[in-house]
Amino acid sequence: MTTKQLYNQIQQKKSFLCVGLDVDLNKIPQHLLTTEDPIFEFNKAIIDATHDLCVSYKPNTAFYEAYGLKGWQSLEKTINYINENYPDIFTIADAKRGDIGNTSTMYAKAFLEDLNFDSVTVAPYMGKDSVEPFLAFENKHTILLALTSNEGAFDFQTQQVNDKPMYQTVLETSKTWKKSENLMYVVGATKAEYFKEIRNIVPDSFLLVPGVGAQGGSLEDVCKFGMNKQVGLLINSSRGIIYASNQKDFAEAARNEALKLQRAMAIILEQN
Ligand SMILES: O=c1ccn([C@@H]2O[C@H](COP(=O)(O)O)[C@@H](O)[C@H]2O)c(=O)[nH]1
Repeated sequence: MTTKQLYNQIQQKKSFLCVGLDVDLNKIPQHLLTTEDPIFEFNKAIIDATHDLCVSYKPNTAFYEAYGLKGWQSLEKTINYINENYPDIFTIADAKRGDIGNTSTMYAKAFLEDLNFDSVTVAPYMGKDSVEPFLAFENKHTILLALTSNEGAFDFQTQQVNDKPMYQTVLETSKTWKKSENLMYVVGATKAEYFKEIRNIVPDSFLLVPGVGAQGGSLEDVCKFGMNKQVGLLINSSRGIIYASNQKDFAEAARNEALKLQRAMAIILEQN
């Protein structure tokens, strides 16, 4: 998917919401546990209930890898279900990969070719040759961790290296890499005060913004400094949407939470 197609979808749906599919078997409704594939049944119901309110789905692969082969099969069924039924939706494999070049090529193939996600999250720590193999895939996107939503972001990412915070070096240096037009960046909603500076460095890039909802980030604060002419934001909420209820009404409850965010986004889009 191109970023233009993503922007068209944002305009049509008046939404830049990304729903996180982080499925924990201890948190999903009991009645699903007797089905053959509880993770997929849960995802399918959430997707069917929210697809018109969001522009993106983001399964975090940890929640699938934790269940071994069955978990990986549930991930595969989930991405196939989205691609077959809602092909306009931008899909993100939140896998946070990155390794020496030939290994990164295999990671990229797994997520962008075999599973056919539109994008994958990648850690920048190993540098250019660890990221460029992901960037080589046509019409696919590499979402580089820039400034993450967690407290540990202050351990390295904001530390001064050569007179500037390391996350700024990540943004600036990554722009010089081959096929850097396929880059997007992760910036946490809990770091709203940094968005102005980040937009000075990457004015046109899409930013994936986790941390609204369960982590307490503010949609309004992020949008104030983070939006660009093409909106340029994908705001993720996972637990705040998918675990709104653990009863039979879970999909309806998830829809209601997604609707609250979509309505707030529609107002912000009208004002900009
Ligand atoms: O900086 C980051 C990068 C990734 N994440 C991931 O996003 C979701 C957030 O889930 P919530 O339940 O809405 O808090 C989850 O998959 C994280 O691993 C992040 O939170 N921060």
